[in-house]
Amino acid sequence: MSSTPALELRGLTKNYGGKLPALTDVNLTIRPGEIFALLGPNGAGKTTLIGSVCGLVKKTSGKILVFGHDLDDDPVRPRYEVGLVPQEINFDPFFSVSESLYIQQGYYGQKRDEARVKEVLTALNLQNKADSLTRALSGGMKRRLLIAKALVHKPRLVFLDEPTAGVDVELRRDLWTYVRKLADAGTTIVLTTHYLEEAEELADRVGIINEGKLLLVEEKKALLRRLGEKRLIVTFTEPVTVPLPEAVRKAGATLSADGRTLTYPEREGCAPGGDILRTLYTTQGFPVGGVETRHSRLEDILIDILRGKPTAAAGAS
Ligand SMILES: Nc1ncnc2c1ncn2[C@@H]1O[C@H](COP(=O)(O)OP(=O)(O)OP(=O)(O)O)[C@@H](O)[C@H]1O
Repeated sequence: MSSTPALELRGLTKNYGGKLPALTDVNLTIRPGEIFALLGPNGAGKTTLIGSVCGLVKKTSGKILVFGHDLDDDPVRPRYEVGLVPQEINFDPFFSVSESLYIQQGYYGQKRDEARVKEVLTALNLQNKADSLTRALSGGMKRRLLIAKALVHKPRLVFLDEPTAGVDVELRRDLWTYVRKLADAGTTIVLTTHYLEEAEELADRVGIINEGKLLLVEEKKALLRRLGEKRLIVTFTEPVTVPLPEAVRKAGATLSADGRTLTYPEREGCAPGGDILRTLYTTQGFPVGGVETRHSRLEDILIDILRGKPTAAAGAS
């Protein structure tokens, strides 16, 4: 596989004219073949970033390179390599499913390719709907058609902007399987989602954006290892009324207000949870009833970062 980045953003800035720019000096390199999840709250700038690459938003300044081609030199051809599954469903209701895909092929400078349309419809389980009008599709089918439209011209870089918003659990799982298949076949995927389980499931790397600034870019596994926390939760059979043993308190454990639960965040370099438990078992007044460990998830990490908790960040790149 080529080592040319699928996408490079250098100092990308977009100002719609509001108080804050929608994007400020975003530098980001997307590797070919990876699944990259771009995460951030509403209004963070995700759709603006995607729109700038796809030609829907006119950037204010900075450079965008698609597979090494600068969009300032040629704003059209490099974009033939890009597919977009937009957030909002937008079909002409008077075309059939297959007609809408032929139109899409033409839009990307390709000849009508019936075999490809059939292939994409089959992959997305829409083969029986080829002649139906798009307005007659169910919500889930419309979502699948959006993906078919984005893929029919065989793009090498695909943006999925909230691809599973409003779809049921089963379809969501099907779409995840399909996205993984696409990535395995070499397609580069940039995904935005508010559904963090989706990013946790699919992404190789994660970028976190807020108020138009890219705060962090990191391998998902490394991020979960670095900032993820293992928490030991100890429940007591009756409320604890004595103070915590000093060693336990100093290690960072806290007792709930009702005295029934102790929480210990087990971070790297801190006392192992086993030591804390042993102390509790051997100290009077701590009737341990149950013990469980919980691992923090991408969701917890994102919330911490957005709240400005220090991350010793790997930095944005
Ligand atoms: N066409 C526009 N004109 C003016 N301001 C806009 C326009 N589109 C977006 N914005 C503003 O730019 C900022 C970034 O919006 P954007 O849609 O890129 O965020 P987002 O991260 O995709 O949000 P969401 O998760 O809600 O889709 C917001 O403050 C938004 O109000």
